[in-house]
Amino acid sequence: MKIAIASDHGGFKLKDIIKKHLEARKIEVKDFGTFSEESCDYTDFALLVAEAVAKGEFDKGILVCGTGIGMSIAANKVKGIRAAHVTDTFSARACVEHNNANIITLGERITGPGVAIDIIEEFLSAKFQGGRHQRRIDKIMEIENRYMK
Ligand SMILES: O=C(CO)[C@H](O)[C@H](O)[C@H](O)COP(=O)(O)O
Repeated sequence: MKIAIASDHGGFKLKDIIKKHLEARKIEVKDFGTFSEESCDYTDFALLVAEAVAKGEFDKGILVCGTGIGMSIAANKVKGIRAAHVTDTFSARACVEHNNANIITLGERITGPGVAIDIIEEFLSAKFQGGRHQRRIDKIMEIENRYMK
């Protein structure tokens, strides 16, 4: 499994914790930045990861900012991205099983490192259930095709 990860300054420390956890689990991870706590714009890093995931270069993406909200709003502007802003393990599993989320977004100022790692584990191990959920994803794609290039 190949994972793309990024953060802004507000998610820098949590991104590093998640990245180290993935590396310890021998999961391939590419860090798209940011690489310091200097103030930057979450949009730039959401775009890098969202484009890479949308192109199929990575299986899933992880984005961290202060709240996780800006990252999810920005990533969801890229066609083919289903980014879920998650603060609990139930949602982390459901966003894949039901929504086939390909990016998860977390807030360093919201979610502590222990819960964040549990969320990541749920997100990576969950499998899309298809069936009635595929019908709904197809309808999301119809909306994309109507409003996105
Ligand atoms: O949460 C975020 C965006 O949704 C960002 O990471 C920042 O925390 C937020 O925008 C606040 O920005 P600041 O420049 O750190 O005050």
